[in-house]
Amino acid sequence: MSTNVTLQPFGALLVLDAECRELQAYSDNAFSLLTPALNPSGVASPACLLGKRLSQRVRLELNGHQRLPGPLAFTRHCQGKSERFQLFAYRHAEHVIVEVEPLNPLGKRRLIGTVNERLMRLAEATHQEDLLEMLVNAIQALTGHDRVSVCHFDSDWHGLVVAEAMGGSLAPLLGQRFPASDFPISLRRSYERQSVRLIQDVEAMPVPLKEASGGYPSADAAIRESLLRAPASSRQRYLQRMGVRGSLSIAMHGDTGLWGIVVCHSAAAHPVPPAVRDAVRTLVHMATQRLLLLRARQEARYLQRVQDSLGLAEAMRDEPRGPHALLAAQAETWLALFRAHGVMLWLPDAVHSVGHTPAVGAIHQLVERLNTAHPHRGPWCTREVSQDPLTAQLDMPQQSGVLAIPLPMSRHQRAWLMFFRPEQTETLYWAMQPTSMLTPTLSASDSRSTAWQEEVVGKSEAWQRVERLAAMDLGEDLTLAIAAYEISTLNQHLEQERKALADANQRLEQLAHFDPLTQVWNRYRIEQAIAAELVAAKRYGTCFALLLFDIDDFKQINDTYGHTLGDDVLVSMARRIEASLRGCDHLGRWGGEEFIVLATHSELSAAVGLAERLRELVTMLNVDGLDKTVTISVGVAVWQPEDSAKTMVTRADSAMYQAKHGGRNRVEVAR
Ligand SMILES: Nc1nc2c(ncn2[C@@H]2O[C@H](COP(=O)(O)OP(=O)(O)OP(=O)(O)O)[C@@H](O)[C@H]2O)c(=O)[nH]1
Repeated sequence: MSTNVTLQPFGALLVLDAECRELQAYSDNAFSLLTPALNPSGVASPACLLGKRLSQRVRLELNGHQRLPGPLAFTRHCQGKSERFQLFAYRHAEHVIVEVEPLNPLGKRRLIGTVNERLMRLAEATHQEDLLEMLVNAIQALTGHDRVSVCHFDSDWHGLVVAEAMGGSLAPLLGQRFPASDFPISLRRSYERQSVRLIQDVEAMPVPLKEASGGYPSADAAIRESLLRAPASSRQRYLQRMGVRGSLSIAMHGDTGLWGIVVCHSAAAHPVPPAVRDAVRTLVHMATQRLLLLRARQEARYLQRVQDSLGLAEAMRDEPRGPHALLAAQAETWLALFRAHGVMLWLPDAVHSVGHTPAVGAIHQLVERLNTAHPHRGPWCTREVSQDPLTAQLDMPQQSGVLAIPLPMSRHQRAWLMFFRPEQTETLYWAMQPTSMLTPTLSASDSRSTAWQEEVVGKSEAWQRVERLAAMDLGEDLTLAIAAYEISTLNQHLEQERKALADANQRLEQLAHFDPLTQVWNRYRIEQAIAAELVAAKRYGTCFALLLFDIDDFKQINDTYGHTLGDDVLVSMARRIEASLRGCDHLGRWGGEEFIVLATHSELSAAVGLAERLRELVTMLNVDGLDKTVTISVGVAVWQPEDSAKTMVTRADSAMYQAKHGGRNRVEVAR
């Protein structure tokens, strides 16, 4: 009894039980291919189709394994002729699937040599374009298909033909696109299970799968991975529509999924011997590895360039620059690296931008929306500002693409680095009509006369994964740089404040202890000194004296020469007296034109001597604009054990008044 499953006729397929003892189903051509002499209606066992020894070997080699380690070759002798076959077996659920293909006499040794040479060349390729070019040429030389193309998928699963080798009558496809609908998910999944799909002849009559006596209910699933499965009728029609009869395709698996497919097409039926097919698979596998390596290197170089562009981690520590200066210095490099026409640094308290950027109002709105809708640390981007829900309502003329990177400034605040790209109108050539196309135009004059042409507007160039990664790196460095700058600014402020505080303290000290006019000690300070001296005198009996003096007829000086000159007299006198004192004696202004000299370690005679010396000194004062002699009257009080500051000053004051009454310009000693 036949199942609904059909197979391609270029080989035979057997379905065995898990023990490989029982034949459950077989392709209708299995008997004619393997045992032309045997009547299929006879006993149906693996041994009668494969021979006892071979079926035993399959059973032994598959024992405990999912699939055979490699194909088994064997020879069949029939009616005086001998024919070579290749067998491959693998498990599926409770069954074992055996695929048998005839081996044509192609010199395997020559093939290995050719393949090795091509492999070496692929391994040396340094550019993606060269690599793919070598790959399609190598495959075309091996299989002889009319057209060998590499179709690369974009992020929307549209395919673009990026390399091609032509050898026959089919039309070239290089540069054309295939819509994502041509690669439905089921098709992509099947490439994940089985990376090679061979259709030797689309027109070939498919061979039915027949149930053996035991019956076999789940044939569909079992042959899903089989090389021999017949193409679905939709696939058949698709290939026919492209004028293709023979097809071989091999998946190129990238690190994040299907990178692309190598597609070999021929206008006529095109058998591909198993050895050639395996060689092609090896070449594609090798080229894919090389491709990934080249791309990884390219991405690493790009990331390094972005890192270098900032390179400020170190520089920053020596000479931190503010966000504005940073952007001004780096913008040109960044715009080139990110192929953008505007860059903006949005900080909570300022916005810095270079190039074509939206108005600040629109950016504030965008930042607000991003902060709500995009709380993660990763970058956010769009290449279609007018269509993206976050930007559609914002006034952002000149922009089609935005890449925004959050910069964590603190736990609750983020800054944003944003790059802007303009619209990039692009003409896409579709090999098949894409379902997304709104206004297809069939361009008859074009050499790709069968291609559908689509004008893409309103979109910017796409933001590549590596660009988004690089932007993240940049964002991290920038966050560091801004933080370093803020810290250095804060330190500067702190230093300035510390200095201002020290100055203020010094001023305060000056005000608290010094007379602002004469710069000698003020009354408060001299009182402190007298008090300290009294303590010392009481404790150690060290004698000291107070000399209280007052300028004679000072009112007259003021009245005659004016207050300013009066001030000059006070200042000159104070300086002169202070300069003449011992280091341990102190001069202070007691009030108005009265001064006190605190003479430490002084007995009466020394104190009187000092008073006389000062009195004389004052008479020698020369003050500009004053044409009379300045004199002072001095009252001297020498410490007595019962003295307080008050009594000493009072006594000195009395003595001074005595001197005034005695005719001025004299020294009197207090009793
Ligand atoms: N220019 C100036 N004058 C001052 C200052 N402090 C006090 N005076 C003046 O000093 C004068 C003191 O005058 P009086 O107390 O009458 O004493 P006198 O004129 O010096 O006379 P005798 O002390 O009796 O010799 C007053 O006119 C005050 O205004 C000051 O800082 N600058």
